[in-house]
Amino acid sequence: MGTALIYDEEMTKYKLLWVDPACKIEVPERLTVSHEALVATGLADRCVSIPVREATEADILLVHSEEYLEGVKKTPYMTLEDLQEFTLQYGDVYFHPNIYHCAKLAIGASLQLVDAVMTGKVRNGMALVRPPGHHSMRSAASGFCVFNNVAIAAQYAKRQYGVKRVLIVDWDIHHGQGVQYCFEDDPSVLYFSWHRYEHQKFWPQLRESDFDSVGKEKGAGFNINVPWNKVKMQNSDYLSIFFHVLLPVAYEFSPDLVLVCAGFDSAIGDPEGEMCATPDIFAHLTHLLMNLAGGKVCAVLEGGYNLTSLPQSVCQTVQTLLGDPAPRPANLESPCKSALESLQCVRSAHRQYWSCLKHAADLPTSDISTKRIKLEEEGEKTGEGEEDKGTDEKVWAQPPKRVAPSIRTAVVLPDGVACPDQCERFSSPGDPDPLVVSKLRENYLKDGDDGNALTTLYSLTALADKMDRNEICSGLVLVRDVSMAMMCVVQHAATALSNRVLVVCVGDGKVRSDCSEDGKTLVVQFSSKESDDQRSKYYIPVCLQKGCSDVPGLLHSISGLLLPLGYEYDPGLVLLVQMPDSGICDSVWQQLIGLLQGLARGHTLVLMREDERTRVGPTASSLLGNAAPSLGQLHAPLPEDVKAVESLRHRLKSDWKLLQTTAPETG
Ligand SMILES: NCCCNCCCCCS
Ligand SMILES: [Zn+2]
Repeated sequence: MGTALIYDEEMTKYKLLWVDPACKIEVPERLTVSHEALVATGLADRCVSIPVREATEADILLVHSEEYLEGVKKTPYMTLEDLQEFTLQYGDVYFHPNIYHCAKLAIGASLQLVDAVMTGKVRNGMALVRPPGHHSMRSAASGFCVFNNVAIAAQYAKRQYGVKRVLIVDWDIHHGQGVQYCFEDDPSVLYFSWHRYEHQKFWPQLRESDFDSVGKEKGAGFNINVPWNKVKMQNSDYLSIFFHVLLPVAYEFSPDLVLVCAGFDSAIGDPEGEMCATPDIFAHLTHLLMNLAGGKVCAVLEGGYNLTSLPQSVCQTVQTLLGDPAPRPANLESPCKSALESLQCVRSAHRQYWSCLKHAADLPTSDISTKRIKLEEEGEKTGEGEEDKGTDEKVWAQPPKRVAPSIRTAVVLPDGVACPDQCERFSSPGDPDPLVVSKLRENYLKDGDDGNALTTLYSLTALADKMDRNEICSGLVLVRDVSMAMMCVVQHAATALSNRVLVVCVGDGKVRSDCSEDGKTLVVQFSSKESDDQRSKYYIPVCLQKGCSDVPGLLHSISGLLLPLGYEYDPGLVLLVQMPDSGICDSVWQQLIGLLQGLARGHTLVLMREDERTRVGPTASSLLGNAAPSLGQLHAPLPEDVKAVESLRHRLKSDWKLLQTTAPETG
């Protein structure tokens, strides 16, 4: 299934008609440069183009009041003075004779996207709209927003399609207070937002944007605010929040639909955000959401005011929705102290609502909430002034080209096993290289002349070479001896390949130690066996009480341990090994494959024992980029497993910075 793109140039036909420094950044060019970039890169042509429609009054009244709607309905007939008068009652927003029409199209675009995804016409999609929506409230416009596009889309999905649980991810750099107010007592909508806050100094300067606003009454726990109290946040700060807050909670919530308030003022160069995250980070943020809700992800444009990073970020998002591998998450640094403080505060505030956060640490001693300025005490509104920011123009590298290899998934299967649709059977090219053959024979083949095993091993190394050269994206190989084949690839990678290899081992089984000393290989093994082995920072055994059959435990350790490790290690190849009798169920196996494809430009090489024939189909489906089926609502991971992950993170965080979930102790 494809990716929808919804855009109509009519939404460029309104603009600021008077002088207002607070609103001058919200210009029609935001939409034109974004759409033009999608066309110029060829991405628009790869999408399913779906027309906008005009929202009905019933759609608007799903969220807004009659009196507010009545007021806005009059604006097309207002004089310039009346428009300015009407605007004065709201903050940081402007009206225009055509903005009501465009606001109805922005809602309509969002609803068309929900229709296309919920009816299965497409898998996911993006709506390029203006005016944005996430600041608008039931009876008020705010922050360039007239109607709350995404809030209306959520209510519409529930009413029209009986959707039970909606996850709204708001990665815009401003707090979508309008969305928070709309759903704060509603447990069927989980609203997640990070936003520039600076201890309430940054617009909209609301006390309720802080981490301790967790939702009300039945909605307690279903509102997650992550305040950024400093600017210049980087990719690693954003990813840490996904790994240690959003993903674990999202998997526990198990949404039927994911809506993204896709604002790109959180990207480098934006005058509002003043952050340093690069546009390619949105490829990863999008990818990490794409295995939720069976892949039903609807991204709706919110903010984004730098006309260079905005189109780049939009293209990164759409290219990932289309299924292209993400660029490598190169040289991630440690999250900064302020980000770790916020991370610790959010996890602490939500500890009582989410079992995956049960063992989260207490609030930091230097509790940042005491730094929250008391507006009335200090009497001044020290929000950032309207004067132009220092013109320290930011520069950043063009996002790397993301070329999808001509062959997406190659397979090496025993003769009796059919090649799955859209996969290509792979066999070693030409005659085996005698040198490699002798090495394989002496190292791996016990019983001398096992021709079959030799051919398979040779194909395996040849396949790894093709992936290394980006000629093939991913691979699946069935072998007789999984451990031996794993060692073979690791040895081959260590010598022949130019890249680090992340080995993910699912299930019990001996992994020889010599494969992870030099840093060329990082091995993470999930098993039921306690391993006191602390041999090196490059071998990480994760023990689960009930082994890999325990869905919540395995998922918790994937998002809280494996992903941070994998992103920090940034391998060129991921070797995913399913040991015999691992007990892992297909749906978690598919989630694991899906999530790991965010690494190594999607170069995931899967090894399974040759009798696992029933798993070939589901494995191939995930390697091809199809979304994993939803896991359904998860019960709590075992407390021992949650504690084990916490203690592993604590032990390893000096070596692996993305494992940190708390601010370093001051003192
Ligand atoms: N320096 C301009 C102040 C603008 N404040 C409102 C921002 C609304 C963003 C919507 S994503
Ligand atoms: Zn914004």
